[in-house]
Amino acid sequence: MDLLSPGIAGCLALATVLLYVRFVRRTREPPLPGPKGYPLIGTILPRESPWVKMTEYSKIYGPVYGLRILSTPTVVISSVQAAREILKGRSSIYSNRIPPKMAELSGMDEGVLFQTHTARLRQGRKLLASGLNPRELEAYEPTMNEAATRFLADLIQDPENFLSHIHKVPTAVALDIAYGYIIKGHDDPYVSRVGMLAKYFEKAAAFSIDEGYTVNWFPILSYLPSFIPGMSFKTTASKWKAEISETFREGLDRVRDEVRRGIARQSVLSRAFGDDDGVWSEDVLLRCAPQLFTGGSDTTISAVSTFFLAMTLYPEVQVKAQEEIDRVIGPDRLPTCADRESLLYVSGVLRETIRWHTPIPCAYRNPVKDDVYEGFFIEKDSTILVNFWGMLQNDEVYPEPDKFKPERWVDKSLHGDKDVDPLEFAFGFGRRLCPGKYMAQELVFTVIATILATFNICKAKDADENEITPIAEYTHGSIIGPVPFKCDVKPRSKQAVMLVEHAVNALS
Ligand code: HEM
Repeated sequence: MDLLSPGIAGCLALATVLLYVRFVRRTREPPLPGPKGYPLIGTILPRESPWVKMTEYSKIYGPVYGLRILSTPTVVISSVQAAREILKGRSSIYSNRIPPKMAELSGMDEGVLFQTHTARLRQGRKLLASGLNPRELEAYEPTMNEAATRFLADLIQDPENFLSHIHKVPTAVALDIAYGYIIKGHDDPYVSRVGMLAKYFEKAAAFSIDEGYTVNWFPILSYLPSFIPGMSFKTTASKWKAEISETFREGLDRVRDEVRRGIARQSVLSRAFGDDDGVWSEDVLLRCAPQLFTGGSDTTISAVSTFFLAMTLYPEVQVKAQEEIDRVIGPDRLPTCADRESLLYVSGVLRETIRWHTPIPCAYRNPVKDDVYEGFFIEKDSTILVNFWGMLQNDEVYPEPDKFKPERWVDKSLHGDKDVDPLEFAFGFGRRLCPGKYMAQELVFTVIATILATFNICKAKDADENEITPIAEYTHGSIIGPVPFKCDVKPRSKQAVMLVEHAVNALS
């Protein structure tokens, strides 16, 4: 002991106390119950649709349980009430989302989705809200109606490629809200570029073994030199980063120029440029406005594709929805989202579309400090998996959850019920709640209502005239969507075709 200087001895004593405090804190409260897993690797969740297994575990271990994936302590929340209590009630702890390494390397952590700096996140979300709040959205109703009408026209021209036409719908609306940019024709180059960026975001954020990057699971790989085999993700990340910056910059500079020349359409950015200097940082404008299309594209496409699948598999639902539209709206105009209140059954179709195969079955957060939940310990920086799939497929709340049944929503008192209505929680909780929640609902409603008014969707037939029944099979990324399937999309009548043509002519 006499060999230790008082300084070193002091440091050791302090370290011992700190370790003790941490140890005592960690062991005083037990870890959450959950599957034991294997030594070192922990619990192996299936590569495909892990949320199904997560939901099965929740029946054994409860709505909040713990497991370890490799060395990462993980908490799975599968009930709406617990998610609200933790993510909203303790939002100062649970509002952080550490970016996946690939997203960070590609510079995608500077927008909203993977933002870790509180002040920047607040500014970015404020910027998005300036175009996406229900009141602001009213100004974009004509844009949504126009995108839906153009989609109907595409379906008349080329019904077989219905899945690829869907892509243009959210992009057209998002570009108008963010930049006041109106898509030029079918092959607008800016649209294909932003479509590509949305794909990059989706790929960089994926944690699945098949679709994601290994570096997301082993961030340490990012420190290895680029010449080592298997490091090609670094080149991909640099390429994406450059492409993202260039496309975002082009959008921002275009609006700035239009504002200077006094020809800018109303948009999130044109309004921001009108605010006093210093209100918005240039970087927030550059990086956050595009989250309108990077966040809004694949999610909306997924929901509309699910609607097509549901109509193919549940023809009786389509008949009932069409009867309602014929009765309430009649044959002389297309429905709009202003009709939502009076189209109760169609609103049920929207709710079931979001519930049956929700576009984001699982999201994640990372607590910024240690916490205790119902007597169990939750470690700082652990991964919190928000199991939306489990919440929306809960058979105690939704009997026969795998069935598409808009009848669940005929009882209007359930609309807006915070524990039951999917529109109340499938868009997330607390400070990281989806900023596009209202736009998504209004746009998806407008699209499905106008399709139901003018088209019949039914099973396609093979060469021998046998009906092809698609399987409800989904992709496995962080945003899921139906695996491409065939269906027959036909106008309901000549009058329906004329109605669409008339609506298209009124646009141009
Ligand atoms: C049916 C369509 C949609 C669904 C189901 C959906 C769902 C979600 C969910 C579950 C989250 C995570 C929330 C959380 O962590 O609590 C989220 C985040 C987000 N969504 Fe959506 N979304 C949809 C459409 C949109 C649209 C149209 C936009 C933009 C116009 C958008 C932009 C975003 C952004 C930027 C975030 C990140 C927010 C943050 O981290 O603070 N989403 N969305």
